[in-house]
Amino acid sequence: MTHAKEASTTPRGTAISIRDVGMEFSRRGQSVTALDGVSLDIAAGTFCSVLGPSGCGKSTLLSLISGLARPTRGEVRVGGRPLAGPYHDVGIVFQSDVLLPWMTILDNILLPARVKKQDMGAARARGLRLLENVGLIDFRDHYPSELSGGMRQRASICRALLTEPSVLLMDEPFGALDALTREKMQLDLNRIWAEDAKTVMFITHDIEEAVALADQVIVMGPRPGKVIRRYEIDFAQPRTLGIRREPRFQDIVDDIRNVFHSAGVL
Ligand SMILES: Nc1ncnc2c1ncn2[C@@H]1O[C@H](COP(=O)(O)OP(=O)(O)OP(=O)(O)O)[C@@H](O)[C@H]1O
Repeated sequence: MTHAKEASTTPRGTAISIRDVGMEFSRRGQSVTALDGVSLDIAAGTFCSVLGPSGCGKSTLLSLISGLARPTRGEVRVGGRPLAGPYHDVGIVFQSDVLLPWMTILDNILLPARVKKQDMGAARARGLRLLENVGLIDFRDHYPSELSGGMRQRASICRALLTEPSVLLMDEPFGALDALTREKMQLDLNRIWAEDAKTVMFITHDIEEAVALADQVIVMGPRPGKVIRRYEIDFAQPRTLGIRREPRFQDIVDDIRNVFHSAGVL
């Protein structure tokens, strides 16, 4: 069985499909091509990491999948339908937590349900379950300023998952965390994801993190961003710390590093 290959097929139903997407921004008479002919598929319930140099359009790609922005060319489909705008069935986690400082952790987590006018009893039960799951149950009545960066990011993940979205978009969620906290968060995220397999798109600059978590790694080249390599990572899910010690894990990491080197990124 191959463990890393340039894959050409998607084995399961496709949750996110991007076809020949281009994105151009115009500002003060100047135009910037952020994405140029990006195509990729993410199978339902799988975890996709996206790696690429700064400015190659990773966040732009994520905003297109969220429906918050429209591509200047090409098509983005989520759940089989072409996106025409923002939709509810998605959770988003950014690098800095966007918790409201005047609300307790639990109230912050319940916010999406309140906004969507959902049954607050059921939402509260789910919120408490999520907090329990990430070890924050004893902090439910604390305010964000009373928590560490890692704890706040954990709370942000709970908030993104509260309404049970089928798609979770994560833009460098662990980028601001120290190395140890980051490793713990990776394991936590992998465990939470494995419990009810959302379709995840996870942006990171960290090659090892990308490989450790994902079923598929997309490598983008320098701006204008396009996909320059795709890997299927078939280590069993959920992942353990041990896979990083496996030679074939390092082989994949080295291969990606070489791809960046050839593209002039490293
Ligand atoms: N709203 C905007 N208006 C004008 N240009 C933009 C806008 N958003 C992004 N860009 C440009 O598009 C390009 C891609 O930006 P983007 O933030 O998607 O890259 P990125 O890969 O996420 O970068 P990083 O890794 O540094 O976060 C950059 O040149 C950026 O300046």
